[in-house]
Amino acid sequence: MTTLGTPLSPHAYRVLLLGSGELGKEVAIELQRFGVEVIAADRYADAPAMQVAHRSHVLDMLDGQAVRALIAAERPNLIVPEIEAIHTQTLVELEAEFARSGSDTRVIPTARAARLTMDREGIRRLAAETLQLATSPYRFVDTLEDYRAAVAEIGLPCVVKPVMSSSGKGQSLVRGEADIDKAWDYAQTGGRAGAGRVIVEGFIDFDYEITLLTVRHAGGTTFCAPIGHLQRDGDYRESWQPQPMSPVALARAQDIARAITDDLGGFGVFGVELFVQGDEVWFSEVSPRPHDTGLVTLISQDLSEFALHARAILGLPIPTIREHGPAASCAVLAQGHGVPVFSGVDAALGQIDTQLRLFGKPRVEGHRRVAVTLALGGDIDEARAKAREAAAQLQIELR
Ligand SMILES: Nc1ncnc2c1ncn2[C@@H]1O[C@H](COP(=O)(O)OP(=O)(O)OP(=O)(O)O)[C@@H](O)[C@H]1O
Ligand SMILES: NCC(=O)N[C@@H]1O[C@H](COP(=O)([O-])[O-])[C@@H](O)[C@H]1O
Ligand SMILES: [Mg+2]
Repeated sequence: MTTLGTPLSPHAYRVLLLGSGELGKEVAIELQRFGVEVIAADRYADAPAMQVAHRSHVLDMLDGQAVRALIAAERPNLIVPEIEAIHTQTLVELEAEFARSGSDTRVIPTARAARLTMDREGIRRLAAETLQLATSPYRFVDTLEDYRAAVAEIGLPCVVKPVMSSSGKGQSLVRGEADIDKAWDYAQTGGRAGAGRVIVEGFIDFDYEITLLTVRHAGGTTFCAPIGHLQRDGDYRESWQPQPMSPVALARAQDIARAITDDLGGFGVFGVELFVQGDEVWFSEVSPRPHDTGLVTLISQDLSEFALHARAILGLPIPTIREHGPAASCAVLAQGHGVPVFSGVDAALGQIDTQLRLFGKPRVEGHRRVAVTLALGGDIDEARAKAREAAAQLQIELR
């Protein structure tokens, strides 16, 4: 049974978010609605979730000692990873210490899930080698020489990614010989945690790709309708729900999602990324937390993936999820240097069944996702067109 207290009192139920981006901001808002005391942490000040939390901390989350000191100081009931780039070995050690000392503090969904998914190698070997799920062919390499050999073995085209990265950072599609060494250099400089190990993946020529949001909660496992999405440079640009699928492909997708999330365990939302060609389904990767392509659920469902995450991690029931019909999201990226200032917001919201989230990210250096538009439509094409149109109405000046 879940007992919830009053924030900022000795009876507070405290949740520590490790990572405070746009996804954590929506989770924080949902937790606030249950009177949870929300503590937001990230590597920089004024991150989106910090702006809706009770308090915040700025630290290097890849520094194990810093993560340990923060958790000792805050003594949260739940530790909720929001990004991959965390010193997850420290979470594994802390989880064992909590169990030994009888503390009820938990890592969401589990410290092992956070550790395995922070690094592409952990989750890929679990999925392909232990659980025998279909994946692209792959090699892990540490040197340029081994990398060239791996590309030769896997064949072209192939996809090259740092083992620790997300949102396409450091990722390249290698089409021809001329791309090979460039992709290595980009993987060494573009990841979230500096140079290091790289995965070379065979290219899957899928018909479409989906995120299957899978919720592990006190009452069992619930799947959301599949979310289709469009990626550019390894980063999501548009998502829509429901993605039409053959019954066989959907059943296979759910089987894969259940196998991987049962193994990872714990409570919460998982974003299971899958490639589909006809009735064939390949596992790509999984986020043990809400997924960026799942932003569409802010408009498509009565309980968004963020509301579902809040309920699941608090041990609350999820008797059903109501769907509002064809829906889409369109990511808004800013390019340049400075503080974003938005105009055209009124035009963006002029159509019926259209919504907008401005994330409040304090600065842009290079390019950064700063907002998302959301729309409902008579069908998927109409919903996508409305979301794209709303995004096109927004003008972003960087001051
Ligand atoms: N082996 C592959 N074959 C075909 N396409 C691929 C392959 N690997 C990645 N992609 C494409 O690149 C996209 C991003 O890849 P991936 O999800 O591994 O990167 P990521 O950096 O973890 O992204 P995110 O953090 O946004 O999920 C995929 O959604 C897919 O469109
Ligand atoms: N694909 C993962 C993803 O979308 N993660 C989301 O982006 C934030 C980082 O954004 P930033 O790079 O702009 O700081 C993360 O904190 C999370 O909310
Ligand atoms: Mg991905």
